[in-house]
Amino acid sequence: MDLWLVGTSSHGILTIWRDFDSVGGFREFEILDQFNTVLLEESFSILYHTTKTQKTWGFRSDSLIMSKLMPLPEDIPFFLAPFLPTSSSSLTPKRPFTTLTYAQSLDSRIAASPGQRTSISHLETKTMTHYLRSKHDGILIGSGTVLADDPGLNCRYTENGESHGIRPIILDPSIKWDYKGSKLEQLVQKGEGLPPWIITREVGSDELSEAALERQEYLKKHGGKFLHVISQKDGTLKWSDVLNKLSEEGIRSVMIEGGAKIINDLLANSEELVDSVIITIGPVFLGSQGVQVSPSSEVRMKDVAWWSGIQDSVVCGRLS
Ligand SMILES: NC(=O)C1=CN([C@@H]2O[C@H](COP(=O)(O)OP(=O)(O)OC[C@H]3O[C@@H](n4cnc5c(N)ncnc54)[C@H](O)[C@@H]3O)[C@@H](O)[C@H]2O)C=CC1
Ligand SMILES: Nc1nc(O)c(N)c(N[C@@H]2O[C@H](COP(=O)(O)O)[C@@H](O)[C@H]2O)n1
Repeated sequence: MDLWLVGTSSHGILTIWRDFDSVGGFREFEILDQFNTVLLEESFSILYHTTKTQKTWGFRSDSLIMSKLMPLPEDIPFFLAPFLPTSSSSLTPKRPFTTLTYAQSLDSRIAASPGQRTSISHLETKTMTHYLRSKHDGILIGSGTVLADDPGLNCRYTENGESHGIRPIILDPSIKWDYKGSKLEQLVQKGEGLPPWIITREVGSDELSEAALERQEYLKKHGGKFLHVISQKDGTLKWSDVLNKLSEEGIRSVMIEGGAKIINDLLANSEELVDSVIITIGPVFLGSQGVQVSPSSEVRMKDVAWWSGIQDSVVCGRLS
């Protein structure tokens, strides 16, 4: 068992610490993650146990803590408006309106190391991300991200008390990710998220592992859906095919959040598939071990606009 100490600072920042010794005493701590939260009282501490096999940190489902958002800065909707889908732009028959959006460090890293969920955005820009989610039909990530982050992928931004259901879409050609026991499943069970769609290669069931078939069955039984796309010779899926499939399924706008492989591919070979790019930049250097966003060749943005907030800056643009 790993032992966890969870505490809050006076700024409403929830910090998760791990005790290296795992026998109590909390002699040495390592900050694992920080979340902006206003849900918790200022001074408290709880011990939390989790098994070593559970790769990500977590809370039991009955005490799942989601960070509460802060009020959206008043100028954000105006700033983002030119880069958001509109009712007329979202009905391109071949593909949805596509927004590429992620948070990066000053040295262009999106995680501190491969497979590590890393908080870069301030609560203010996290709130902006949920506002963005409220403007899209779907949110797409790769298998690397879902395995590393165990994300929620829901929309916690509400407008006039109305919540928005965004469809989580995971590009996972070999069905490596297990919905069972995930944070996403917990949110769906609580009525706070939609069951995910998984984009896979079109293969016969004899080509899938036993474990993959089980995961497929479980998700189908629990409201999820599998979208099959014919792969190229090298086994990868063409982005135009992926987006086309989403359009056929009624997704009129999608925000693609990452991870690095997906972002780098889309930046380098956008084939006019990306409508807007919205990048949050946090004032941190994550270092050379970090997961890097750097496309294989030069990419310039046009129609660029910048916004700066309490801690982060946001750059929006289109790909030239
Ligand atoms: N700071 C941020 O905003 C974000 C950070 N991240 C971080 O990024 C890291 C994960 O990045 P990566 O390892 O690069 O994983 P990834 O999320 O880009 O997934 C890569 C996987 O997606 C599938 N895939 C991608 N393109 C494909 C294609 N064209 N055809 C078929 N399959 C395809 C493959 O299974 C591939 O192995 C994590 O550490 C995560 O925390 C992820 C999203 C946002
Ligand atoms: N906007 C933003 N800021 C960060 O600092 C991040 N690490 C990410 N990561 C992305 O958000 C997903 C997690 O979403 P939930 O809060 O769990 O719904 C994660 O999977 C990345 O795609 N984004």
